[in-house]
Amino acid sequence: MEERQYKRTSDPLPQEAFFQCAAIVLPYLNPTELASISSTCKTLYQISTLITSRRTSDASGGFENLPIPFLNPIAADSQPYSYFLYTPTQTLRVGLEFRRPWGSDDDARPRREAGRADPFLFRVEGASGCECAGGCGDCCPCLEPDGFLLTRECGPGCKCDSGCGNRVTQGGVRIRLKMVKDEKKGWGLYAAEFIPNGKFICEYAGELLSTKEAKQRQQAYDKLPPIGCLSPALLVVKEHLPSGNTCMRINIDATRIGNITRFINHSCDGGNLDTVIMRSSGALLPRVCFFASRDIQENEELSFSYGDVRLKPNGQQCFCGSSSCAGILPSEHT
Ligand SMILES: C[S@@+](CC[C@H](N)C(=O)[O-])C[C@H]1O[C@@H](n2cnc3c(N)ncnc32)[C@H](O)[C@@H]1O
Repeated sequence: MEERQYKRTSDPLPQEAFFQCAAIVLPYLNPTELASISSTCKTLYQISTLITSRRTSDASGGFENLPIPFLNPIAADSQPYSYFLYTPTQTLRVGLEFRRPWGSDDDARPRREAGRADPFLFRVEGASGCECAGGCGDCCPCLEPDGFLLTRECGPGCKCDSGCGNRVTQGGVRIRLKMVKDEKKGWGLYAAEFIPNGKFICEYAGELLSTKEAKQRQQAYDKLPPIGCLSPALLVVKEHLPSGNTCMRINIDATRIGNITRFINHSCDGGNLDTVIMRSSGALLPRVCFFASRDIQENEELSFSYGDVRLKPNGQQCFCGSSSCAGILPSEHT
């Protein structure tokens, strides 16, 4: 028995086993690591190339209903942006060293088949929503439009199920989108089909932070070089009372874990998206969702206003190209 064990460990690894191990390990690497390992031998180069092409074909890595490809008209051989982990829903703080494979041959299909993750992080125990039988119609008490926009949906406290028509923001991306790289703004999210006014685009998913943590992170992000590996995507949404005082603040950081909305660039004219604070019956926390604020043509870039430039006058240069461009990007500094 001892002799057989000795023989096994001293055997050279067959090439097949090496190939299999590399295919398991390499999807955990970021583009810089992948590029450096791919230069060491032909086999690793081939596996890295395959992983990169799978990543390029779907920025969501199989977490959304439809693939969202990376297209780079500037450099055809460039790497997709993969310095973040994909989450289709809100999540709590993640550790710095948290890694997940992306680009292996079997990650996308099982994720789609596994179904949609629960969009609600916390529920209100005992909360009751609607009791509509046979689907929610116009009389559903959860429907509470704020002008043209819906700001309330059915939720975990309701009797209706996930097929209810008053849960449009809970099923993930249902329109064709793509990621396109711009020389000055970096990656951006684009419509890959016509999107009518009012259509739900996607939830802003990422780490939910306390205001103290958000301020600390924003200070750290402000020190990053404008063109570096990591592009910051910390969104702060505030709700105001009629008096103008802030009554609620949501901090969502999609820098290290987020979804495709982390790629939406800023436009000084407000862009073509509405940011909606969506509440659901029985859900403790609201979610931030994007809707088309007008008809959006195929190949048009999706954008919204990051905020008021007066908050931070020495921000990064803005290249939104709108007639009302203030010349600098807004950045939260309070
Ligand atoms: C939330 S990320 C958006 C995605 C980013 N373009 C990327 O490649 O990852 C925010 C960053 O995008 C860039 N950006 C967004 N809007 C821009 C604009 N109008 N002009 C210049 N850069 C912009 C800035 O570098 C900003 O820090």
